[in-house]
Amino acid sequence: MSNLIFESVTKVFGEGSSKYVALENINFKAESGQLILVVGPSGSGKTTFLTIAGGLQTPTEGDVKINDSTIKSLSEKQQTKLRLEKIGFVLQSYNLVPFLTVEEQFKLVDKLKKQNLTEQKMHELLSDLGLLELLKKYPNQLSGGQKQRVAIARALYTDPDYILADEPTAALDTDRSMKVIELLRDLAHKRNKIIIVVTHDLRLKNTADKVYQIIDGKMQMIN
Ligand SMILES: Nc1ncnc2c1ncn2[C@@H]1O[C@H](COP(=O)(O)OP(=O)(O)OP(=O)(O)O)[C@@H](O)[C@H]1O
Repeated sequence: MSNLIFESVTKVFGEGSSKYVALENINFKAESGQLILVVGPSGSGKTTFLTIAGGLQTPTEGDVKINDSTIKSLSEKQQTKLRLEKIGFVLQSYNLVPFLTVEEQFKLVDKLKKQNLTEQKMHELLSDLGLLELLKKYPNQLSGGQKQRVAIARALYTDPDYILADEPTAALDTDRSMKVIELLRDLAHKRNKIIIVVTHDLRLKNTADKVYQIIDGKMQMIN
């Protein structure tokens, strides 16, 4: 059973007159098997929340715990290992390498990380995501929804416990958005992952196990 906990997390950028409180006293908890949505308007602090959850930024005050250990108490090396092995990021820009085929995108991850899915599990995942017939294609031959599914598959390739997704449906129409979010929900439920999706897309609200809202850096559970 994995968990991710924010305890009174505040994030401040800048100092003096340019001081900006991006997150204020955030308390949050996610557990395995949950799809959690974090909604809020542009500039409310969603990306800041996600990057702190993934250990890419540190809080100014408060603690973030992953499986009950405080991220900041880990060494630099342990933090890097945690990010590489336990966390999969899905970014809005897909981050696909343009000159590599879908299949080669995974091989690139192979070079960077050690612990990967078995071939059989990978085949299952690609089949679930409808990607088997796209393995030889390049990113510019894929639709937005297909690119998003490749980015999700790549994030899952190392079998992380946590998937952190930033606006994964931003470029998609309602139908495709629903498919991507249902897929993430299935992954959370069937593979027992913690999946956190930040979005301004309120169409997705009813699909999640829990919904939090951030407004002006303040977070509350709304569903
Ligand atoms: N490195 C930084 N330095 C200074 N201010 C920052 C920094 N990163 C974010 N901010 C500010 O913090 C606020 C929250 O930004 P954040 O990117 O988390 O919002 P968001 O909800 O993800 O917005 P969007 O939906 O537009 O991506 C914004 O006002 C932003 O300008």
